[in-house]
Amino acid sequence: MKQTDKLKEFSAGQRWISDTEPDLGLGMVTETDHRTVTLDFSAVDESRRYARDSAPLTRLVLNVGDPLQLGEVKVDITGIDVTAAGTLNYRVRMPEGDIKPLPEALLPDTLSMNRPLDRLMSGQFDPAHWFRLKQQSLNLLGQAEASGLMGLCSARAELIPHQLYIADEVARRYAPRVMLADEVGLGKTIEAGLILQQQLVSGLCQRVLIIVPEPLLHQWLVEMLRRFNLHFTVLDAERCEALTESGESDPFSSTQLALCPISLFTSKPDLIAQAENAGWDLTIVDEAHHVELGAEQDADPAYLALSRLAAASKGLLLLTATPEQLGHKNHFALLRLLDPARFSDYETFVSEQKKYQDTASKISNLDKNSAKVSELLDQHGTGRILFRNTRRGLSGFPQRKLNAWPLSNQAAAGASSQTAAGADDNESGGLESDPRVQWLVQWLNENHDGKVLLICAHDALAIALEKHLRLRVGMRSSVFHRHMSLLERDRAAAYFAGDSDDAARILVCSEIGSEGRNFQFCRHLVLFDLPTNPDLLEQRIGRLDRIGQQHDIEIHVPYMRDSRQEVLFRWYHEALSAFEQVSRAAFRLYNDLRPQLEAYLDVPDASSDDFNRFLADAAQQNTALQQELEQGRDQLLELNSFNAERAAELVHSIRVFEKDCSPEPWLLSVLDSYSVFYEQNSDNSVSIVPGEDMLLPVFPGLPDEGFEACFQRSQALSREDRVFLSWQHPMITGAMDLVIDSHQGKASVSVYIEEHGWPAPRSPLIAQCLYRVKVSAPAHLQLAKYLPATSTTLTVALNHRDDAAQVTLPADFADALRYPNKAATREFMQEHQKTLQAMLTHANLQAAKQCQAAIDKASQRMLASQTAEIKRLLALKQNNPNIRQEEIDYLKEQTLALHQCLGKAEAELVAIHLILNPKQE
Ligand SMILES: Nc1ncnc2c1ncn2[C@@H]1O[C@H](COP(=O)(O)OP(=O)(O)OP(=O)(O)O)[C@@H](O)[C@H]1O
Repeated sequence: MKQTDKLKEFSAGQRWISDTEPDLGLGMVTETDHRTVTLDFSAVDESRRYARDSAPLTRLVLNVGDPLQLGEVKVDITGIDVTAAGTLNYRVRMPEGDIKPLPEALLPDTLSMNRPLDRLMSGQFDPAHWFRLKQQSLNLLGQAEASGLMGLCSARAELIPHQLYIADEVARRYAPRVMLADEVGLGKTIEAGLILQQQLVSGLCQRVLIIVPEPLLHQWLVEMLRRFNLHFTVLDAERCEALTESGESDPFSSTQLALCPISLFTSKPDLIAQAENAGWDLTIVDEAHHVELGAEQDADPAYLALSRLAAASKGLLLLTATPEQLGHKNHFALLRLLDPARFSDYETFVSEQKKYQDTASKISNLDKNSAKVSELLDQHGTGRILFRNTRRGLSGFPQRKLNAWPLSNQAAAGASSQTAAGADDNESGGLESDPRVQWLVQWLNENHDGKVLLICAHDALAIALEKHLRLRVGMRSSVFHRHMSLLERDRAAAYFAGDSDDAARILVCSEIGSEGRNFQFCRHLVLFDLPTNPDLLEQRIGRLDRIGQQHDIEIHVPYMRDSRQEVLFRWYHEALSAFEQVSRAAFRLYNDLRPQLEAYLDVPDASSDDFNRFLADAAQQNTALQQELEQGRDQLLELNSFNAERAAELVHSIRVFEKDCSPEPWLLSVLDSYSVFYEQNSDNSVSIVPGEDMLLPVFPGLPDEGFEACFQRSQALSREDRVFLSWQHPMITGAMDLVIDSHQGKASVSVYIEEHGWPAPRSPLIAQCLYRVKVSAPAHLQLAKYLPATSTTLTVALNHRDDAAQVTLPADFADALRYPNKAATREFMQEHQKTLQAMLTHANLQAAKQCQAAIDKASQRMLASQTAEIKRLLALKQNNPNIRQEEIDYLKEQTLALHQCLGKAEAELVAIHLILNPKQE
């Protein structure tokens, strides 16, 4: 008798049931503070801590008259008192007739109330459609769980093979610790979200911390919600202060899903210890390359904070498109965050890296899909922990076109270099005479198609330039720089993104202000100046060259002849070929040739023979280095990061799953059953609003004002205003729990009213019994992988020898059934109680056999798969130090625990539908 109203006044000793993990059994509140509540689930020896406001818990309140099994003894509840502490004291009648108090804390941890037969015999039965709804729900859930795809298929995102491959590969690991280093704009955020959702669904993680550069807080918050339906709580300095002021000593315990700027830990180092103790299952760090070792080893406060948090979290995902942006040593430092024991010594790491070539050449002679290749990849250096997809390895990306704009207004050259170098110069006067500005204004006036993103290095220049364009030239423009608040940045981005005539045509950005931002709706990029670090150039181009870019990208580089800018332009263009493609050797060459390049930058003479020779040499080295990387490290990385065949299989499985296992028809019948109002629109969308006579005060996942929703991924992507009812949407998961657990449909009765070919001539009764395999297992064991929701319906009647036997009902049998008169039905059942008992005993036996067969199969599958994985890891560990002992230990413990849980699994009667045929008497 779970109450549907969520009474959230927790106090110690109360009994609650987890809505998301009902298999935990009955929980008891052991601790509360004003933000969190902790419960013990003694049946499975687990405890859980929840944020009070969002705890997915339902209070168990039994009713007077309910029978209750206490060990061997059966008692009845005769009264309920509420104590001052907010707990319940039941009064129960013992078999001998005396009344005894029973505090709710003493209720059995495995209490299962509302047994179908009890309800049937006490006249609490429903029409048959409730039984069918339970049947359908369990079937569909079984099918969905068996697919193992519920976490991967639920995002509002295109099914992009390289993302799905990585997500699938990483998400099944226990406490994965990996670096996602796809090239800029290939969707690392989506990959991280897919991994996270899959781990949440499979129970491998619950508490998650995301750490991002401050300007990306909002973008992450929105992406997690919009794409994955995950509600993160932003914990920035302001919010933490507010929590502290309101008496909260530990801000991190107030939420299961926290999103923080990295600056929180550098500006308030005392929060690091609290975050360390918060028990994160997974920590995600975006733009991880920003941490720096600095001149002093380990001197950067951000790095120090991350090292501590990384060590305290079970899983860790580091996201960076340019892992080597701050040098090879920094790359090593990031790897050390993932596994400090494995990456303890830089020199050893460097010498190991040299072995890439060997492994790569061994692999190049083998079939890419062979087991041997997987083995070699598994064994090689950073194989299991570093994933990097490149545009080269994938297809379908737009071209990048370079438009060079050499400018030679000698008179203005001084002004321009002064502006570019003296970035603090806000004077529009300097800008007006800058030939690049003159070129820009003219170009904007002559080319009206599409939006323009302009990036320059410094904030002051960005501000002055935008002001100039807006005030002097009358251009609709917007600006983006480091000193703007998050809200201002989001407003600026929205003004630029708008497609009305009033929207900004050009957005002027400073370097760091735009990192990680999505501007793929724009195709023109003006590089007003050029950075010296090639990874920064790639970050800039990556704002537009992202998934979702529909056009070829036009890169415009205005530069003054014989200026520093020309030197840089030609270096990127002629030596590195870095504008029109991603240059994988760029950073290495930049490192190697930096002193010479800087000398040319100091005294720019782009036409000198010396400089031209330097470029030609560098170009040769670039080609050689690219080739070397392609045959060595990058080839291994790419092979490890993507397997086209496996990815295609995944995409195919998801498409088949979406077609065969759509929750749409099922959800619509649930909405009908609970009188939730909905209307199907001609474009396959559906409008859902709470109905006036809804059976529940609140329907799961449905806001008071209702919403427009769709079930198809394609529509969800084109209509962001519509809710995507995917398998992980709270309406789907909530409705599933509701139907399966609710008392409605546990007992249903129909009466047979027509001559319809009654299938059991001698029996006045037919019982449809719905069973499922019941097993209590903590979520992190991922039992569903081996034993998804398993149910079976047995339909029994008495045969001519008065033995119970299974019968088959004709497909349209439901048409011959009606809901009976209650009083007459009770009487009828009293008379036929013995018949019913005989039929149930038969059904129970059959169900036990069928369920046991399913359990045995699951055990075999589990043992075979777990031992194979343990063996694989043990063998790998011989050669590959990336295999952590704790992964192997976890697998062993998991296998034992799974074995024990499966040993206790049994058939449970979930619901019964009785069909009466008085004419048969
Ligand atoms: N599967 C997908 N379906 C739809 N859009 C996607 C998908 N993957 C990525 N995108 C979009 O492509 C853009 C780039 O994705 P994302 O921001 O995750 O890339 P990234 O690799 O993290 O980029 P950066 O290196 O700049 O941080 C985003 O606008 C994102 O919403």
